[in-house]
Amino acid sequence: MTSERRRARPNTQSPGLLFKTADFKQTEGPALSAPAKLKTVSADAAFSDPSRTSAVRGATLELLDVAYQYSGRRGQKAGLGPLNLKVGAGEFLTVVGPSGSGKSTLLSVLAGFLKPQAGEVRLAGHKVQGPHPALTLVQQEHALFPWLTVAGNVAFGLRSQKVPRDEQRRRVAEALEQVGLGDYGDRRVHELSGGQKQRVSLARALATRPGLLLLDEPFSALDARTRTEISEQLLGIWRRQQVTVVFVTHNLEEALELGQRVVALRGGEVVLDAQTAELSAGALREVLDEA
Ligand SMILES: Nc1ncnc2c1ncn2[C@@H]1O[C@H](COP(=O)(O)OP(=O)(O)OP(=O)(O)O)[C@@H](O)[C@H]1O
Repeated sequence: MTSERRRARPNTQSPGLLFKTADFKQTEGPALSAPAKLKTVSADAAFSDPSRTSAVRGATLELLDVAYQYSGRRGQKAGLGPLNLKVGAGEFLTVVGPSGSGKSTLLSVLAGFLKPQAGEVRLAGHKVQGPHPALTLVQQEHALFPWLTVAGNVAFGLRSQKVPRDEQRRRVAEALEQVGLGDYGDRRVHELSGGQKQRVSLARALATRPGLLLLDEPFSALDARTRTEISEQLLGIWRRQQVTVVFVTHNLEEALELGQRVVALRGGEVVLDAQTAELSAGALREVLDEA
């Protein structure tokens, strides 16, 4: 982590922090359902009405005593929690942990794709009942449509949300530019490298202007140089758009490099929650080994 990069981070403690949550629906993961029956509170009524989610300020994402368990074939249980976690507006949180520690489950619960058996997820104080337009999950498998061009893939979610054509074109161009693929709109997916596909996947998420970006090892297949390049682009996007990011990774150095705060999971439980500025990779490794 360079001191320059740390300095460049926005002050997320600022009470004046404003970011736009999605005007449009997400493109990753299962089809969206409207955030049905969300509690309507006048201060944040936009969250109860998916057509009015364009100006929600300071959306905090919280897990309150959340537990999610998969049922194993022999009756054994595995999953997540019970755990409590609060992700502040505009925060860049990284999540680490060994394989099977619950990282992907955590993201799926946060995204509303898995409904916890206990506790609840709250977005801006409102219970999340299912996938929400403000929450965009980018998973490891980037699942691009091979029959569409790069631009077509990025526009996919916008089309299904009936965003006007001109606005679609503008957003697609902007998102591709943001990930360094400004000239790739007309290309076919099969013409792209793995790293370029991951960028397209990120662009597809960015085009929806999410309030919260949930990233599940999005750069796992990349070589070190490309990973650094895309990480820099992601940090730039985070700084400019002040989107809240929850970023899952196996890579402890990456977790410390990118995040302001890191949460370590083991056996579905939080074993460490700390500011990255106060941690070394060695100390983080030690905590995970000991836990
Ligand atoms: N669909 C499923 N059915 C049953 N058990 C599951 C299922 N998905 C995950 N699990 C179990 O839940 C636990 C947490 O899995 P999860 O995928 O969240 O871990 P992870 O930390 O993301 O792992 P990895 O780093 O390998 O992706 C593991 O014990 C896993 O075997």
